[in-house]
Amino acid sequence: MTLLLDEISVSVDGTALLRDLALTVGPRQIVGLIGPNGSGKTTALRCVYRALRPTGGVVRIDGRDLDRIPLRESARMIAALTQEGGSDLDFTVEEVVALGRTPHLRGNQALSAAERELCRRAMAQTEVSHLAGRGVLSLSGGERQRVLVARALVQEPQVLILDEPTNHLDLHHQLRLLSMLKGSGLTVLVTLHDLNLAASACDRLAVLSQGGLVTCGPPAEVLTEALLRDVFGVAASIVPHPLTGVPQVLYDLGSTPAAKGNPA
Ligand SMILES: Nc1ncnc2c1ncn2[C@@H]1O[C@H](COP(=O)(O)OP(=O)(O)OP(=O)(O)O)[C@@H](O)[C@H]1O
Repeated sequence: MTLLLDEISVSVDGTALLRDLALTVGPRQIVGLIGPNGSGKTTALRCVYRALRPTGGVVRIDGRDLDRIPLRESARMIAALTQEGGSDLDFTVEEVVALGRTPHLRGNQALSAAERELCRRAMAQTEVSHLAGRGVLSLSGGERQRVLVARALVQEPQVLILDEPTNHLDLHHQLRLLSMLKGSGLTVLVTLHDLNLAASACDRLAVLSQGGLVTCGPPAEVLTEALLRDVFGVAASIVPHPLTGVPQVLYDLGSTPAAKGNPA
């Protein structure tokens, strides 16, 4: 499935949060949205998972205007792991994961045996099986995040939207999640702050700054010392990973300007 952000813009009260963002994520591709805080990454994702309607441009799924696709149908195609995801209700882990099947069910229809098996597999994949009977409100941040990943997986989407999915995850689970995404065969649009993970996981990186697209391309072309300096205000060295050749960013705290007022 191809996801196209066709020159989308978002304005709120006359302020442009996103300007003419054009981005394509092809079938089985992972595109990483990177950029400083407030650059518009979440705003762009919200337009895709329909929490926000762009004020200009169109989001297309396989050429179809997302706005014209019935909500129930788009909910079967697109799963989102959001920053505001989760519930304030103390459902069990098992129940939260099962909620991922909602767009596929009619009324109060119970899950089939195959769907229950799907839930079990997703919980095993995200290593939360041992938490199945626990209330989600009692979980740690990382455990809760993994439950929400399992919920997104049981939705069996073709497009997966993830907003900083590695938040709260320890290193093992960060790498496990990103390698699972790489092998998923899904169309994936993901925001990440960790540029080294983004370079390792993504086919292309799209860099946002102040609501506009700065550049988009393979990590080796996008991640340059000039870009880190100009967009992120960071002095860093880029070196190829010794095994994979993927660009990796090495930071030097001494070369990065300290915030005004900090004793430098
Ligand atoms: N409803 C709103 N009204 C006004 N401003 C908003 C609204 N929603 C978002 N913004 C602003 O739009 C800008 C982009 O926000 P967004 O959440 O998309 O940034 P982001 O790139 O995801 O940032 P972060 O890396 O901090 O998560 C921010 O300056 C934010 O304060």
